[in-house]
Amino acid sequence: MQARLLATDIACLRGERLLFRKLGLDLGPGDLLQVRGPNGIGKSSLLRILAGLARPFAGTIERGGEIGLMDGRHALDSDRTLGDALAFWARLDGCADTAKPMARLGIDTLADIPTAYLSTGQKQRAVIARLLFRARPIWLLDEPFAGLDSPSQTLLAELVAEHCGAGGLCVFVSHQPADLPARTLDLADYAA
Ligand SMILES: Nc1ncnc2c1ncn2[C@@H]1O[C@H](COP(=O)(O)OP(=O)(O)OP(=O)(O)O)[C@@H](O)[C@H]1O
Repeated sequence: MQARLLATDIACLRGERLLFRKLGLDLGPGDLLQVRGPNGIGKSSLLRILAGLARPFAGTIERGGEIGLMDGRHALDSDRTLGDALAFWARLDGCADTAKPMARLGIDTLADIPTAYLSTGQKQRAVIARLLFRARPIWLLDEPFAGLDSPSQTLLAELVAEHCGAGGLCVFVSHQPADLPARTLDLADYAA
């Protein structure tokens, strides 16, 4: 996996407000970056810009590799069972076998449960399982540890370490310290 994410002189405007400016990133295979900063500083906005879902007010982004985005929107069809909802994603992702990722996340026993009945942490684990459906070099994770119990947090940290060990890169937003050897970017340093 050859991951690359290059952001140059990024500025972010939300509504009428310039949130941050002159932000640069140069990440490659194995790089792991935690984005921190107070509520409302623009962390989620930065991830959406890096993902290509929002346009920067200024600056450029170059991406080498497909993006795996986890942004708190579960997008699990509430009319389906978890197994069916994940099978739908698997078809989109070209993943032939969902059993292994589901077992890794401990959600294989929940396949027959309607997604509407799942707990917050169970839904979160389903979203993480989807990250494993397809090798996507660039992981962008917004508060990925939120709502997870302690063993699931440990597992997620392992998955991120494996991803980076395999040549992927990961940018994650988290208020809490993560048990990962991540560099830190404090968005307050770029506040406009
Ligand atoms: N589409 C939008 N239009 C206008 N303003 C927006 C939009 N989306 C976000 N904002 C504003 O931009 C600011 C930054 O929001 P963002 O969600 O990026 O912050 P954050 O650092 O991730 O916050 P938190 O720690 O609370 O999750 C907030 O003031 C928010 O209200």
